[in-house]
Amino acid sequence: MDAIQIEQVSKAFADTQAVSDVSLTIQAGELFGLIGPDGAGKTTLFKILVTLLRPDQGKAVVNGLDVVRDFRKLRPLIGYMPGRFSLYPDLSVEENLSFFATVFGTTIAANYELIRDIYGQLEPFKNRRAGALSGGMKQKLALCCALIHKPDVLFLDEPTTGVDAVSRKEFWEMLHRLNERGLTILVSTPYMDEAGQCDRIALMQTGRILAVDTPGGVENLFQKPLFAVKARDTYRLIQDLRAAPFTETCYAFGEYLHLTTRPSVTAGTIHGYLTGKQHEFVDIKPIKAGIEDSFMALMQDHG
Ligand SMILES: Nc1ncnc2c1ncn2[C@@H]1O[C@H](COP(=O)(O)OP(=O)(O)OP(=O)(O)O)[C@@H](O)[C@H]1O
Repeated sequence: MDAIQIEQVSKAFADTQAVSDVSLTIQAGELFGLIGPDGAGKTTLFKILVTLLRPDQGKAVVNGLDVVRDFRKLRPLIGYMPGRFSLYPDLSVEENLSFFATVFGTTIAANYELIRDIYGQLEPFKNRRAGALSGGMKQKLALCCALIHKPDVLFLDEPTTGVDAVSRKEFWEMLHRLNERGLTILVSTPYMDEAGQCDRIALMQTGRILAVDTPGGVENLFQKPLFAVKARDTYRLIQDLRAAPFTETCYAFGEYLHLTTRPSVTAGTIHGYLTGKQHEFVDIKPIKAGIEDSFMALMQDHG
């Protein structure tokens, strides 16, 4: 069964086309990631799906209900964690959760089972003002608030932005546990390393979907020779590689540069070229493309 069907949805703000002719289907039970840089249109698409914005064109159906026509029936069936924290900073942890439960006509006790794992970590601080929590704890509380009415579909807009690495890891573990219980989850992130946690991902840029596939499928879209290259003088290395006759693209990826070349170029060719330019400590290895490499290539193809 499809949990979310998006058909040719567009939305503009004055001259900015935030979402442009997006079509996408997400199956019930999927953990689906919407990956894209700031300004790609992720938040706008989320707001349309959670009935907070009307699309200019197209149609979206969540859990069998039209997001425009059936918004009242749909709202109790979905959970939404907006990008910026939706908590009331002057209310305590427990008061925030009770508030969200009451809005949906339920109680913390009625659905405690679903949030037990997550809320258990917050309970020692239940009387603390939400505004005084750490980023990771705010994020857990916001997730509890989005879950407290037991939704069928959960929308999480950049839930890990600005959260430390340990909390990010824990957060993804929580999402997997919720997903195993049958919850459909649509999560957006600007972090490519989180894409691999999802069943399928859509890559989004300037309002358009560039690709939809499993993380492995997205990696396999990259078909060109790819090398990781390092040398003592990185600044000169990037300049020389970008000027090389065999180079297609060259980007910095951590301590290495990722170099895409014309077909049939070997590590030996690159090495010869770089030693000819007096580079020292040259290290070149052919590598398999990651999601970020595929995304960069797709972004370049789409100008
Ligand atoms: N209410 C608005 N009024 C005017 N422009 C808007 C509005 N909301 C979004 N935009 C513009 O639409 C585009 C898409 O924004 P959106 O917030 O959907 O992207 P995003 O992928 O969620 O990125 P971010 O992480 O920066 O929020 C951006 O160019 C943004 O400036």
